[in-house]
Amino acid sequence: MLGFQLTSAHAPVAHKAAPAGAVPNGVHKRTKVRSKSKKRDKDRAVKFIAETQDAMIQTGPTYKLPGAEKYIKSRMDLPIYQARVKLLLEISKAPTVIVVGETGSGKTTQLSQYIRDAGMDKGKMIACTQPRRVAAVSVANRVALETGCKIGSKVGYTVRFDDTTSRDTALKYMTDGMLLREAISDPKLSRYSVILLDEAHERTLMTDILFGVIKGVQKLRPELKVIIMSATLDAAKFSTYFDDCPVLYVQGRQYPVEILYTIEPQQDYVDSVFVTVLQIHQDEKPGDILVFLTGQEDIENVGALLQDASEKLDPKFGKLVVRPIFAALPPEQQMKVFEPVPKGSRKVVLATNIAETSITINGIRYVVDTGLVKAKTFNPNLSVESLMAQPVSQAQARQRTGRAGREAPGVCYRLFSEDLFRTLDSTTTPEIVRCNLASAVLNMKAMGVDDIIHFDFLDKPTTESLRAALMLIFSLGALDASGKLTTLGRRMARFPIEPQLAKTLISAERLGCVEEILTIVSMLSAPSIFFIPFNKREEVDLSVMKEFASLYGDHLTYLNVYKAYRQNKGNKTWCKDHFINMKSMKTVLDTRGQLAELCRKSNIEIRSSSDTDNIRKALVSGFFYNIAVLQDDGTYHPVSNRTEVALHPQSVLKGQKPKYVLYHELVKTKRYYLRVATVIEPEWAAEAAPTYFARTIT
Ligand SMILES: Nc1ncnc2c1ncn2[C@@H]1O[C@H](COP(=O)(O)OP(=O)(O)OP(=O)(O)O)[C@@H](O)[C@H]1O
Repeated sequence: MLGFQLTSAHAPVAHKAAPAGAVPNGVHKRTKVRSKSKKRDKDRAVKFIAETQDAMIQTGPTYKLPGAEKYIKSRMDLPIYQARVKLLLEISKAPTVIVVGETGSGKTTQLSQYIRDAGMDKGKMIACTQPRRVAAVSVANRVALETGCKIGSKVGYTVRFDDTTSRDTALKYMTDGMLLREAISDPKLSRYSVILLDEAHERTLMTDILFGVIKGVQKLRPELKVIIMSATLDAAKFSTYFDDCPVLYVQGRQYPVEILYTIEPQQDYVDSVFVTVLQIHQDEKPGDILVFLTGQEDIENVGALLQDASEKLDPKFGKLVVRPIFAALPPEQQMKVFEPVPKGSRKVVLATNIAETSITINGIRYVVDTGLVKAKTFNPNLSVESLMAQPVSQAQARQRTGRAGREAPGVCYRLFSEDLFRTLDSTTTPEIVRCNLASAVLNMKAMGVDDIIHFDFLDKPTTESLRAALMLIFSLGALDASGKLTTLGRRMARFPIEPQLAKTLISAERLGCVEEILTIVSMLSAPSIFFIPFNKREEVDLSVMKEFASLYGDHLTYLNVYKAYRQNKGNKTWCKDHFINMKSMKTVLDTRGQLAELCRKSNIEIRSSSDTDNIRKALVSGFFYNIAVLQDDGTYHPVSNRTEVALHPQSVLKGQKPKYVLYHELVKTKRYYLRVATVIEPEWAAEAAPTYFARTIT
């Protein structure tokens, strides 16, 4: 059989190497912590750790656990190991420190262990936050292995709707959002002695709010240690914000990563990815490939192309095994990227920026970076969120490069030119200045932050977006006229879901339909319910229309899907035949169980009603902001603004075009779409929010 040939439509992608030192650290060095890793030192240190206790680091407790020994050597090979004593000394001297170290140097997995082994945890928990759940879970698993314990005992993780920690847990990896939620019930974060805020450069909304909240907690508890970590942050800016705290640099990376740029700009990045992956597969040494793309659609496209090409390849090259990872993929499927593939084949992980920071995927030697990311932006005036592809920042590109070189030397193929790299923003625009802040503002109010406008933000959000968030939660009844949290607002903040969903759930009690709303809310919170193979989109649409569609719209269609799933006891064949994603449904069941538990704790009576009016009225009580009216020209206008919008192509209402619809969200892709829509009566809106509609509908 002939080897795969690149056709003229698939011209080879030419790359050139970056000159040495092309990726500078870019930050001013204040405290240098040098690392060396010499075999002699290592052997001596292994002996030393096994037999004695370091005066600074009482390494005994974790290193001696059965199973932990086999990781001792690899842990000691990490650049951070040589720096540990100096780091701990500096940390012991200052309430807050910033640790900057190359990707893969060992910050996330090691520093929390050193702190614990040195007894600096003082019997309380150590938290290490991550912006993404996949990172929190995978890093906790790794640290559990290194310390020879089961996940959930000494080491655990807490992410939304999944908490593996126990009374024994001393090292807790968690998403930034979960630590923020804990601050609502425990404003002094009194269970923790040390908090590590990892990947601070990502500037997620939750991490940014944590910065201010934790600064506030340190005023009440000066003994609380805070460590800000990243490979690529603007250290000077962070240091100034944290009262001129010291910046510690861990030098060195374990393995080199060669960076290659394309000579020419690439017109079609999907094609360039396809060609580059095949070039690597046919020309380079064994090793898995990690590709950064913008979203599910790209990933499915490239995945299908590569699968197809793999079938046609000369068998001497071995198969390509494609593993996707993106946010809407259920967590268990995301975790498949970490699994090994059959011997002789090569794994190609197709990822969004979800795999950009913190994680180590075994076997990755090559990174292919399109230089693009889909980023959310929120327009507070239109209340519309858009998700558009845009160039990454230099910091993001470096993080992507850093996913290689973790277990062996690597190569990063940047599908853009070096000149273009130089024009990229050096850091990522913080989410707080481009996102919907409603949930964050409600949480901050629940934490007792009354004056949101004057909160100590690292970067201040715009006044319009703060005002829009405050207006929304005020209209929902969560704030009183003086801006204080009401009893309803306090109840809403107990639920880790958007304020509109929380209000819907609480209103459902009065309407006797909490069972149904619990289901709908859980379905809306889960990643895509339908597993839609690339070439079967139309077929799925038809099957959904026929079997589950409700005349009232998408929310009630979701309810029908859930009921049918339960009736069929989640049967595998039934799910497959109906394109239902089993893993997503499992997530729905878990989420539903946890929300039901929170309802019980909040004394919300869980009753069932078959009255679809009541279910839709409950939705209106939370989503009256999201109502759109059909216009004579066949388009819709949301009542909160006059933008021209359309029902989403996947809505069951798209052929029906009812006069008034409520929608879950307004998204902008190629145009403005109403996603997840339901038919409503206009008088319900006026009943649910008389003040708002007295002003809005004229
Ligand atoms: N799951 C894993 N399997 C194999 N090796 C791992 C795993 N997790 C971590 N490592 C090893 O530990 C090293 C340090 O990882 P760690 O996440 O602590 O680094 P880091 O400095 O926090 O990196 P980053 O800035 O990229 O988050 C990796 O480079 C890798 O060699």
